[in-house]
Amino acid sequence: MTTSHSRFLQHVLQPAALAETSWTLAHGVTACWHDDSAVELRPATPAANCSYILLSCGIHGNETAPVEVVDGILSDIASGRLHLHHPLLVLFGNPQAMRCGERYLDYDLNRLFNGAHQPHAGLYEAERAALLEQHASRFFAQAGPEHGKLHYDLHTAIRGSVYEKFAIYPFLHQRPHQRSQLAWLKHCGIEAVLLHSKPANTFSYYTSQQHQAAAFTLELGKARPFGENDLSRFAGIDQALRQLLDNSTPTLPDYRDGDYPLFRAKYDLIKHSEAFRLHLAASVENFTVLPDGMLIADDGAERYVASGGEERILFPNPGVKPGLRAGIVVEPAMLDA
Ligand SMILES: O=C(O)CCC(=O)N[C@@H](CCC(=O)O)C(=O)O
Ligand SMILES: [Zn+2]
Repeated sequence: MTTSHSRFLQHVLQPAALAETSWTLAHGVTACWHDDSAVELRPATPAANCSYILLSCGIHGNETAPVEVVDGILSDIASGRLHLHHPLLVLFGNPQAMRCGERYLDYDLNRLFNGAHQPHAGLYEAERAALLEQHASRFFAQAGPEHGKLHYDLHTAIRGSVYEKFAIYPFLHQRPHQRSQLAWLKHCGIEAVLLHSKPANTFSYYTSQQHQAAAFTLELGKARPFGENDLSRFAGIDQALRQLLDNSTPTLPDYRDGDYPLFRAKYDLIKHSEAFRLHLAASVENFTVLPDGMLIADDGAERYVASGGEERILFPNPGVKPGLRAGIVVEPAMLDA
């Protein structure tokens, strides 16, 4: 299946000198390229209680479907088919990796936020993380206390998944989980949510922690190259984002326990060395249950063994760089009271 890219995505993939970096779209929406992969759109008259909405995609360059979804939204705002009511910042995370169809060039970008880029200065993704943090900071600094701050970081996963579409709620420290956001995720077609239990160097943790945004990583299906995505499988997120942007989201009842399953991150499988061995076949899907006593992975003397029979595996990947997470063991969870 092929899709045509709008002038926004064309510019990201093949940047050319722009006659002007700011211009006016349909309905008086103003658009501004902050750089070749960051575009900010503002309605002519944002509502007093508008939300500042950050959409990021292409943080991993081979996860192309969300890039095409966001590009379609930008295109329809530009033509006037979609009426924008909120300030919107779109960040195309890793344009070089998008051009190569790779997850990253030098280092996984989604391990370099929250200042973690500093020791890696000089690497392409370290420069990107620093820049993306700056864009997010400038955008959210414009929001007043009366405004919402939302960040949806759109991804697709390497493996298939028991729950095709799921979300990751960054660790909130003392802040409560928002049932209204969990309800909106259900409206997007999200089938399960992982509640992180510790800080991370991901983009969604950064905006959640540094800017108190309602921030999520959304895993929306399987990663495929440009031209191979079946965008009908992304209709749920597409429609929900469009409703969010044009203020037509129906009233949604708050998330109730049991609406969909929640999981808590129990521990990470860390690849300490090249001796790391994962004892799961490549066909094992995300959220597969791990039988009690099963050897999940080992790394020299360290052995990761499943316990209890209710644990599940998420993002198993022995190919990560040493020192990084090679999978997450999760377990069923309930929301805090
Ligand atoms: O499929 C995989 O193994 C990775 C998919 C992916 O990119 N997931 C994100 C999750 C980020 C988070 O924990 O919030 C990542 O690994 O960066
Ligand atoms: Zn990703």
